[in-house]
Amino acid sequence: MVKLREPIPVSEAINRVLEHVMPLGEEKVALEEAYGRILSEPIIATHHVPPFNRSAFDGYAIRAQDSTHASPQHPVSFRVIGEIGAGHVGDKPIGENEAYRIMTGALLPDSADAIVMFENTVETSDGFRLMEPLKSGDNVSFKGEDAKEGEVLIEAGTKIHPGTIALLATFGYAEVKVGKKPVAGIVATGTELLNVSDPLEPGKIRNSNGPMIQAQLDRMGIESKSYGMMEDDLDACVRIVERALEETDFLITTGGVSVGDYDYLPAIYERIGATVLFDKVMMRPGSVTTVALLGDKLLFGLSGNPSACFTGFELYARPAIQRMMGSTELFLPHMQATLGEDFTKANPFTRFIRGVWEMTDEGIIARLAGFNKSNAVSSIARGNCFIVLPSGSEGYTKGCQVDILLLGSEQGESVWRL
Ligand SMILES: Nc1nc2c(c(=O)[nH]1)N[C@H]1C(S)=C(S)[C@@H](COP(=O)(O)OP(=O)(O)OC[C@H]3O[C@@H](n4cnc5c(N)ncnc54)[C@H](O)[C@@H]3O)O[C@H]1N2
Ligand code: MOO
Ligand SMILES: [Mg+2]
Repeated sequence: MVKLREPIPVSEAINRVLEHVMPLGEEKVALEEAYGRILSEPIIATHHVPPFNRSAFDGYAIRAQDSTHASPQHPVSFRVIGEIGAGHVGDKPIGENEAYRIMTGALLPDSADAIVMFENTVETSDGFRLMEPLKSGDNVSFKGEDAKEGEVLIEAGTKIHPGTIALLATFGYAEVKVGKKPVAGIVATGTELLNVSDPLEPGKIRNSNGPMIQAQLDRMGIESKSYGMMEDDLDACVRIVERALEETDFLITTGGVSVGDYDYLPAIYERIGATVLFDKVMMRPGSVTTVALLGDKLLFGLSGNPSACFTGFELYARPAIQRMMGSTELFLPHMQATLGEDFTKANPFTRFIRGVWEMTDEGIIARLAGFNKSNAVSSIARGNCFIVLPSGSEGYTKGCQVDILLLGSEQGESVWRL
């Protein structure tokens, strides 16, 4: 007789996982290695940005007060006393109706307080004429206008992206303190599995979950070790799982978590003495997703069905990995969309449907990404989001407002629409 499993809500399952996850600590990496890592200290401005008043345009630095009476009828003449390229410093203060030629980014010379663009002047033998008045500060990029010394600009726990790299470089961080990254172990289970390069045989399929999980980890910047594919043989499976746990920080398996004769994961957890945190979740696909704990190492027992496997990773492994790395942003970003088609299947459990969202004239529309059963692989490839349909409904109709969880950032648009 199969033991009945007690399903728990998704939010509770996530909490049960996160209760057992701690950040792995911090390390220093070179700035060039920091992309994609999690900051473990805030970025605090060590100086004003910009660090000095500078010209925002190529033109002339003047005293605005000298231009007060300039007009097309009564242009005011200025005499140029020198030139300042970016990186250079003007050595004399400018006097009445004097100007420096100055380039974008160059330090403003003493007593200059405005820049006039070349285009707004008429050249003369010793300088230029100006046809309109300037105000003090015109076309100047002010010291500290972007960031003030001492300001906290980015909090610890934030993922480093190219903009963050620019900021770190601005403040001279040749090295950055970031969260340590875990190493993941991956094991695909199933006697039916073939390697990617094997020809198909009756009753067999290629292992798509293993490479998919590796890519899901890659997308998060996480290194993984693959322990290949295990035949459904309990002793052999136990040995591989024990070895993988010794060599990695957490383990992801796929397949073998349900109640079939060869679904050995429950027996493996028992043999190695792991505590099962849950083995049934009120979600579709992936209701049999199981997470267990041995010491401080998590074992994510993802379903063998590809859509369920993919979903289990994003819902449970992802936030745990984010926390291990010290991130404070554990979950997939979400937003609201209008359901673009009916989904009339009853919803005993919350559904995470592989969907495609796009911005249209009617707002954000989310449609199904195609064949949407738990065993689907095609819709994972086409989807760019999960459409979340909470349980307890007889289905959802086109036009409903739904939550969607956004996946990755690989997708783009084929046409510029703005
Ligand atoms: N009597 C019951 N049977 C099943 C239940 C249940 O509650 N009672 N749950 C069903 C649901 S829902 C799911 S989901 C699956 C979960 O199965 P397992 O996690 O035990 O996975 P397997 O049985 O090993 O495989 C399921 C399916 O996925 C294919 N698979 C497995 N590994 C891979 C891989 N690496 N790449 C691609 N495809 C893979 C496998 O061949 C099977 O077709 O159980 C239901 N049954
Ligand atoms: O766990 Mo299964 O994927 O619910 O369909
Ligand atoms: Mg099974």
